[in-house]
Amino acid sequence: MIELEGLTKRYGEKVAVNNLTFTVHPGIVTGFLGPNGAGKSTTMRMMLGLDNPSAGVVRVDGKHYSQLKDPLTYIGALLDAKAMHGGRSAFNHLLCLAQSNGIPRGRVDEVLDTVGLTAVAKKKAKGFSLGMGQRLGIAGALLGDPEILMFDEPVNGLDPEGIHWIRNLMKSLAAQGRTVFVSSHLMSEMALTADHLVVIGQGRLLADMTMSDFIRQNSRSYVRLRSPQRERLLDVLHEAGITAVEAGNGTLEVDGTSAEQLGELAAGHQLVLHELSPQQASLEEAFMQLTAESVEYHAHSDPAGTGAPPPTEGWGDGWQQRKGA
Ligand SMILES: Nc1ncnc2c1ncn2[C@@H]1O[C@H](COP(=O)(O)OP(=O)(O)OP(=O)(O)O)[C@@H](O)[C@H]1O
Repeated sequence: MIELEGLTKRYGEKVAVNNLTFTVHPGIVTGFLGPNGAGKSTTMRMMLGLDNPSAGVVRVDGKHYSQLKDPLTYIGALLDAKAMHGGRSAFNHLLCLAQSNGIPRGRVDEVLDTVGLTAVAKKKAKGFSLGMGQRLGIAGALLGDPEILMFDEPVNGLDPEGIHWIRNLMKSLAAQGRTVFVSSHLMSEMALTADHLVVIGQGRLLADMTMSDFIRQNSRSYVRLRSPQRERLLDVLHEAGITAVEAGNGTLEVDGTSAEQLGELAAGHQLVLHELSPQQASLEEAFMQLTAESVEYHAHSDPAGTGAPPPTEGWGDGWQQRKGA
């Protein structure tokens, strides 16, 4: 497992990582989320001993990274797919890593095959597309057959087949009992991959919980109802002390009562329902709800520079400032 205790990183006045304490457990995929500049990459770099903490500690299997003998056999990481010698072939890049970590040469062919780069193994990495570079970085992470794997934005640049492949790869690594820690801005992808989430904002821990608890705690869930006998349904709900909100197109939304209870209530009054569907917010909605306060970088939503007022809510402060308000 990976343990962080009071991990802090300051760059001058800027506190990039602020007193983070959490544990990444084996056997599951843990997603690491946060808005731009939240401190995810800085945290991952400290986990790998690439940056020194200003305070606090990180332990990988109970040890500091620098105390690990042949570290690639303990923890494999993809941090930056471009961080490789472009003049080397994929095979030679992996061979150098293997030789400096006591890993047998045969393992290079194995991981090239796993990531689907065997056919281009002799080609120079500088000619690789972003997606091929990601695959090569993932091959490097897998090289030492480590129990702990860490991926920073692994699906960046991958095509749909590649995204599907990495999702299954991470799940299967976790199913083998390994510790898998992955950051991504693609919420829909994270929702399909991660079992547990660690969320940070402005360097601080905002959440450390299961995916389902995270969505439940940070979003509204409700039941949507539609009936050709809408007025009678409203009366029945009212009599039962249940508040329904009209949601347009003849649909009603009910908070705090399960679909089962509503279905039985309707059946008990012989009411026809055309829809009875529990609605749960997406991970993206829950993430935006939780991190709204800690988003540092807001886009201006007036790219044409027309000065037109914002059409919807949710603008940052920038528009008002530009208007001189
Ligand atoms: N070497 C550095 N010197 C000064 N400030 C830095 C340095 N590295 C990171 N920072 C600052 O620390 C903060 C956290 O950056 P970091 O790259 O860790 O965030 P992140 O969550 O990975 O962001 P993103 O999602 O955009 O990749 C940012 O404000 C960044 O500008």
